[in-house]
Amino acid sequence: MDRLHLHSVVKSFGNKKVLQGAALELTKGSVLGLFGRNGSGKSTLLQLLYGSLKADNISISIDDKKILPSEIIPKQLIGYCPQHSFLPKNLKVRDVIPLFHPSEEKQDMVFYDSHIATMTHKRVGNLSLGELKYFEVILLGHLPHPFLLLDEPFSMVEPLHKESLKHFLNAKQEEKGILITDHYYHDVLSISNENTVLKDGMLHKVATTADLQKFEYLTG
Ligand SMILES: Nc1ncnc2c1ncn2[C@@H]1O[C@H](COP(=O)(O)OP(=O)(O)OP(=O)(O)O)[C@@H](O)[C@H]1O
Repeated sequence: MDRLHLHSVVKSFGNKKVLQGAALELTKGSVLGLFGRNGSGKSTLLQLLYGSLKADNISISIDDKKILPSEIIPKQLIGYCPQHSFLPKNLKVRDVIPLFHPSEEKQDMVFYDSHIATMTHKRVGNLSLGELKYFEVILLGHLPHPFLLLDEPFSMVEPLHKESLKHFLNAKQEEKGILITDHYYHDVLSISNENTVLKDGMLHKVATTADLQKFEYLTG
């Protein structure tokens, strides 16, 4: 599965129109940076695409085959790392890994990641916010989904671990299409090869920081 096409995304909360026909393409081998101001609808868009939130209207196809949002999770088409933690707080890191990865080979890849190896004895609830985010991204990144959505993967992650995450995502893009949204825009731009900005409910392709200024995400 190489190419995901999302279009005609419409979503309102009450009278507030958040998405008004947004469209994007996510392709294997690429990292797509998604930008937009606070409240512009980025997290909403990811939840609609993942199928955990119901859209007013949405059209998804993978390799030109139409997909229903309700098929995304059961068919394991998309991995999604939400903004807020989703792991059970009372379990130790070493006990969470096998829940996500039945194969010993994959378990070892996560377990022996140099940063995760130092936290395997800790309970999830006792991890720092940066440790937790790092663990979640590596844990989900090793799953076999052909597409991966990351909502603020760099949030609270210290610079050394952030560089490791970027190397990891660069390597993973060979086998996946990866979408990243994060206000650490320098970090996103350093690994993305395509970028888009969400403004007034629509997505607009951007290439440079000047474009991000044009769409009023950055000041000029
Ligand atoms: N369940 C909900 N009920 C009502 N309004 C909601 C709900 N979820 C989101 N919204 C509203 O939709 C808008 C978009 O929210 P969203 O979280 O998608 O923005 P965002 O671009 O991810 O913002 P940020 O950069 O701050 O994370 C906001 O105005 C938010 O208040």
